[in-house]
Amino acid sequence: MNGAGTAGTMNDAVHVLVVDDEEIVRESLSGWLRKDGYTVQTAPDGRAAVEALQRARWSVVLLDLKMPGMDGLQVLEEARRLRPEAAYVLMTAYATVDTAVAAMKLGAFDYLVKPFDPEELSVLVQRIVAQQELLQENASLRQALKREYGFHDLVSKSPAMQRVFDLARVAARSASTILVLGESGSGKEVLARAVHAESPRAGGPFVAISCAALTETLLESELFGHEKGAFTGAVARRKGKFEAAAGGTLFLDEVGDISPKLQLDLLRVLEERRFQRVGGTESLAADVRVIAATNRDLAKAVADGSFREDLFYRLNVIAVTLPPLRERPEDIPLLVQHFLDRLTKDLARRLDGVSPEAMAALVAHGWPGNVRELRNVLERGAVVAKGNVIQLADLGLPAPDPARAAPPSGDPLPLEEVERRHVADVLSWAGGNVTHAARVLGIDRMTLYNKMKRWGLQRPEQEVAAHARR
Ligand SMILES: Nc1ncnc2c1ncn2[C@@H]1O[C@H](COP(=O)(O)OP(=O)(O)OP(=O)(O)O)[C@@H](O)[C@H]1O
Repeated sequence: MNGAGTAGTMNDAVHVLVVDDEEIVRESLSGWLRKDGYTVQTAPDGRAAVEALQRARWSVVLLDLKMPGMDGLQVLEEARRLRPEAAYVLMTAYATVDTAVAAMKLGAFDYLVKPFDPEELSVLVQRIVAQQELLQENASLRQALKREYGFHDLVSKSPAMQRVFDLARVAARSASTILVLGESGSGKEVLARAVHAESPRAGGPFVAISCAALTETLLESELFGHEKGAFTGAVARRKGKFEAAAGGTLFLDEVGDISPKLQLDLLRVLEERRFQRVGGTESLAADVRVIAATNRDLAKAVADGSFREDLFYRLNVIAVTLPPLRERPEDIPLLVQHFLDRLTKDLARRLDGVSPEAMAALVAHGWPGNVRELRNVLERGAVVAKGNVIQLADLGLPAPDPARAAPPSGDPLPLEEVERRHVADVLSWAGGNVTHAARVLGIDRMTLYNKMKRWGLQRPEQEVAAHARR
């Protein structure tokens, strides 16, 4: 017998379950395995085996095929459901090809033909333990990678993002207001959540509100709450987000879009740390740390007079800028791995990765919808892929823009023009379906409609109608 075990393994940490209806077999197998240093227990039938599997984790399960009551294959089926991580070895005196095939189909690691000798068993168990060690190493390596390149739910290895994480960690410890800048889908909200989780307020609530989605009156009442009868429809007193976030963090998304009146209200709360509900007179304490975000160029908005300068300075105590995904292509393979891990769990299906062509296309893509667009494209790929590897066609990426693919000639394009062309490509690829196109671009439908209006982009049927009118 070989008592050495595999390098790095303490054999007594390897738990083996021997299931056989013959006592003599149970005794001799346990004896051999204990000599190799493994921790062994036995079960005389299928039912006892299932109980043992429910009770504890096992590295290796040796399972007799022919047993009265539940036979080995039935136990195997149940056992794989209970403990998919264990390695199962079927023992059979009737080694037909059929049995072996059935065992392997049910997920057995291997099978042994009775009678077998101690050496055969020893070598097989060693092989199993070595493989399990390797899998474990891979998993902890992946964890370590995530720790090294991650900041809560954000992953990135780009130096610019690492600087963002460092700044965010420091900012989290202070009570200062933070302004998070970055294009849509670049991770502003996840960053705000991470800052909250690292801050002394982590035990309090994280409350997010998108300032762009609401009218001025609605937003005012959402933020500050209202008293009963404050306006038509205010049938009861309602708390606003400033109250809901008390003791925690209030995330004001799209802060660049708020009206001049609300800009003034917000400035007051930030200065005085107090506010009143709409229609109320009571002065309430604003016990919140504000993190504001926008994808607009606020400095420009200040310059053109659409955003108050004093509020800009109040918000901009610490500014964190998330670089767009196209400026950090080195993050794409890491993000692909990250999202595929998540999709494997969410969709409960095996995904081994993306094909080399698909990865090349993902890295070359312009990502105007940033990380959200990447996530959506991968989700689509995972859903439509036939095998375990996502192929280029599964991603449904729009064909590359010939203007972009061509070697640079003439003047380089302004960013807005690149975005306009990409949006037009996606719209035509989606057959004019705005919902679908918006999903792939990682932006909401209203944003897409606004862009279409701004650039005079039309859906195919509108084009046809416009043509017919001409
Ligand atoms: N670095 C990252 N690592 C992992 N996931 C990320 C990363 N950046 C963004 N995401 C994911 O991308 C999606 C979009 O992120 P998020 O909502 O934070 O973007 P945003 O900048 O706030 O967008 P918007 O301006 O449209 O509100 C989320 O699902 C988020 O989890």
